Amino acid sequence: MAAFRELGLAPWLVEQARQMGLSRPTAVQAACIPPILQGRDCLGCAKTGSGKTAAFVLPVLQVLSEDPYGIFCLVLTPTRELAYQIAEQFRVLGKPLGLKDCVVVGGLDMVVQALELSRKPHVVIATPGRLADHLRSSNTFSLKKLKFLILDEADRLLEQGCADFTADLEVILEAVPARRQTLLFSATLTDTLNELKSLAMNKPFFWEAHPAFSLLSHLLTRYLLVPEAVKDAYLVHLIQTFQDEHEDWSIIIFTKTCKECQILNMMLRKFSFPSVALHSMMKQRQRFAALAKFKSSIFKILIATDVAARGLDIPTVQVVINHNTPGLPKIYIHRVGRTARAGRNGISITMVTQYDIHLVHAIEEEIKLKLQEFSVEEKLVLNILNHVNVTRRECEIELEYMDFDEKKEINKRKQMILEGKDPDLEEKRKAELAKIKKKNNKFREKVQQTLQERKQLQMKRKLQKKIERRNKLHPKEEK
Ligand SMILES: Nc1ncnc2c1ncn2[C@@H]1O[C@H](COP(=O)(O)OP(=O)(O)OP(=O)(O)O)[C@@H](O)[C@H]1O
Repeated sequence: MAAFRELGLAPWLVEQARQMGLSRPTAVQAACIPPILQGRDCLGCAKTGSGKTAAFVLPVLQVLSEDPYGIFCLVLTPTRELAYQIAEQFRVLGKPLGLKDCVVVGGLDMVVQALELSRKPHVVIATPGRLADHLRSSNTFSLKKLKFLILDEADRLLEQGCADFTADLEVILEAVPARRQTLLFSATLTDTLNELKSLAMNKPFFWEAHPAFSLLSHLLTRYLLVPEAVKDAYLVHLIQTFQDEHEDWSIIIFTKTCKECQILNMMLRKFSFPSVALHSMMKQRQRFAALAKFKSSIFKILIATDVAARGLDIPTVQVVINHNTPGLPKIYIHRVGRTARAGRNGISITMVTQYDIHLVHAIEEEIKLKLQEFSVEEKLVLNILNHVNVTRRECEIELEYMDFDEKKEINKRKQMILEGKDPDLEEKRKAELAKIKKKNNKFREKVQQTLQERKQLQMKRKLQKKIERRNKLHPKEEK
């Protein structure tokens, strides 16, 4: 394969890449960098962990270095964590340029973001919802001179699901110039290919990894047939075994819902496993903190919903456990792709109940591979079954107590964000107001009390005087 410099990249960029440990281009980089440098739109479909990010970051930086201005490049991505990860690559590779970037994602202060945007950063990395909010509400920045529009995890951005980006994308596409270079990347592009082709205008270069290599060759894909009621005992057993057999280990467990994610995290902690949760019901700061703790190996287990299924690059992850069988093969591909990245080994174990067999068949058909059964010593699982189920029930009850308030609070926060308010600031303001109100009430009560006392005293005096007067008039009667 050609070296980076043979792809047309400048020596300073080749050196930056080398310092980051990228000495030879991966297939997707070798294929896509030259046409991007030639000014062509590009659709790149390559397996998870194959280096798609650098395939667009490197050529963008090269073109930017020739005529640097802001805002030069916009990268859209479906999740907030992914936005920060992409920004990090721009920052590291673009250091010699003095690159200015700006991350625009939900859950964080809009005013700070607006200020940063007005300073014309070279690159903006954003989730569509928050960027569209900025475009709707302010005119302090312009995307009209944009040279590159990049959609990372492009199929996810364009598909219509529970988090539908269509309306936000429309706003964004209105704000960017028609004459631009559009780059679209994902590990699973084919489903929405036609839509994607209409986005890329100037004869897009299309590159897809050979289908036979569409799933990582050094990834072991296993399944575990388990009845629903004993899933958690199997999970605890799997983690315990892994912990006992490996010194250096890290696992991502994917769950179907935020609630399941929360319960499993509480349960695993009761078994003293070092786990953290990541799901969309958490506050953004907690999400970042959880991910940072997992990345730095302080916590070895990340329990996450599909918010972490795409793009996250944590090279140390050796195992992915699917606590539920993904309903779509595409989701399976992204989830298991969190391990075995950049040539490393990894294993994925998917828990399958009797009701999920058809889902496994769909996955096998898509990845052109039969999942192998993962063997477990069932006696050992039986030994812990009762303990695990009781612990889980305890956690469910605990969560029921916490849940209502938490949900209410989150919904309130979401609403505030939609209204362009900062929930943390609002909370502070509310606390201050409550304090002042309490003080005022106390003062008012005191005033009332004093007035009452005075009134009583006046009445007493009046009465006293009345008695004295009567006594003077009828001294005998008094006797
Ligand atoms: N040329 C290269 N040589 C060695 N490592 C590389 C090279 N290019 C990228 N990598 C490394 O491979 C890992 C995966 O890269 P990246 O996150 O870009 O994958 P991806 O294709 O975007 O995956 P996903 O589809 O999961 O988002 C990163 O840790 C990155 O540093």
